[in-house]
Amino acid sequence: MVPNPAPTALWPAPYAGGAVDATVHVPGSKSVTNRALVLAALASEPGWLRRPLRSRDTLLMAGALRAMGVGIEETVSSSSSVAGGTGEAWRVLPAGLGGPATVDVGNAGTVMRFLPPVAALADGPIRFDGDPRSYERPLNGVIDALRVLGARIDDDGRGSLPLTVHGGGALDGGPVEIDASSSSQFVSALLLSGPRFNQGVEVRHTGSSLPSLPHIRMTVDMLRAVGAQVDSPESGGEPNVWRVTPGALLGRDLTVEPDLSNAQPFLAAALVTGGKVLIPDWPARTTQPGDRLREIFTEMGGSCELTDYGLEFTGSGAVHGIDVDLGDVGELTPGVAAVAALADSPSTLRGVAHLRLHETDRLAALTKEINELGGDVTETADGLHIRPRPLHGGVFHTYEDHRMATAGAIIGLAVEGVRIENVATTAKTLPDFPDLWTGMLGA
Ligand SMILES: O=C(O)C1=C[C@@H](OP(=O)(O)O)[C@@H](O)[C@H](O)C1
Ligand SMILES: C=C(OP(=O)(O)O)C(=O)O
Repeated sequence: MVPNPAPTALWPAPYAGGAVDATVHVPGSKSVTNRALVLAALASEPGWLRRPLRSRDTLLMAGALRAMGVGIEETVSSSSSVAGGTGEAWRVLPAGLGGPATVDVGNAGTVMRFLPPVAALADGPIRFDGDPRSYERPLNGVIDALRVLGARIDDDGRGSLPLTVHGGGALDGGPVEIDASSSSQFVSALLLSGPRFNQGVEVRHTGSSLPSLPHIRMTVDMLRAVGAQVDSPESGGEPNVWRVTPGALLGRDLTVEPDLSNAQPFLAAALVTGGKVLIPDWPARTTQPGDRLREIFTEMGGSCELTDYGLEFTGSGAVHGIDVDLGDVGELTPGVAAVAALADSPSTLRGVAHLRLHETDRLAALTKEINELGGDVTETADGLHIRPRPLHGGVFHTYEDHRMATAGAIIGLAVEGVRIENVATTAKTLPDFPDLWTGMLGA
């Protein structure tokens, strides 16, 4: 079990009082770590993950794979002669997948969506359960598709958790149509296990829109890196269609990139205080949506320089509003909204209706919490209008959403007396957040 940390006392968000100047080492990417774990578990030989993210979502993923029979050995290396350098490394030893087993998904979208297809390949029943919020998050695209591809699944008919996948040791696979407008993770889930389906998989998205395309590109890139053959719209294929050929996957030695979405609050700190923050190891090329921050936060008033060492982001002292479609990079919305609430002009954030079904209803939560501090935010059909007003201190509720906690911390840098309820919820993807934040401020 990887517990959802119990709410703690109110955390006084540090007020900056001046320009920050810091180097922040951001831990590994959640999205890369959890894809790498799944691909390594499905490979035909052992593999390594170096600098994996150790957080609630990734420990839930590792625990679930172990429950199905996969070996995951956690090692810490102090020798820089080891490839990938010093730090933590996980060795993944694939094995025949089997049940009975129970998987706790917590509130991790990656675990609840990526693992039912893996369970369909296991021999025996795999039961999936999670936090109360996980029952409300959409899973119908994965459940319906797996049934079309040959899986037997018992659920309560609502298209969500809890459920049991009765794995038969193999899955036919083949073509399937899904509506992934509520989550790109439906597509990623089917592609990740696709090489192990007897006929591979052809996923055709039929919905009106598709969020988080960079995350689907991440899936395709990582599949190719372990030897899978994938046709995608970007590689000249049909729009909205992905094809994965059946075949064995290689065990690789992968060093996980820093989580660029978790770098967001630190870059925001440079922006809102007119300071400077350096994030070492920012990749020169990446599919992570957080890379869009270079452009978004530059438009909002900062400037950045990407060097061999990392990304240096500098605030100018001015923070501007922005009109931006965040559909591709929805997980950046809470942090952009927090900065927008401190800007010198209004903002419109668009293309993120699906955030209503994330960790919490993020559009409602951001509106309520910023307005409780004196802000002027309204929800639109697909996003937020934010008209900056002088804010005052108060309690910022997080709704068990890690990105609400970090959004509140950004506001707290510029507004005295902000207290974050349950900052421990950042453990979902960044357990070190409070320490990294106070460290950045030199406290
Ligand atoms: O595949 C992934 O790793 C993710 C995809 C996105 O999900 P949605 O498409 O459901 O927004 C993103 O918001 C989430 O944080 C991580
Ligand atoms: C939406 C998010 O997470 P999940 O993987 O649970 O969907 C997120 O991290 O912002």
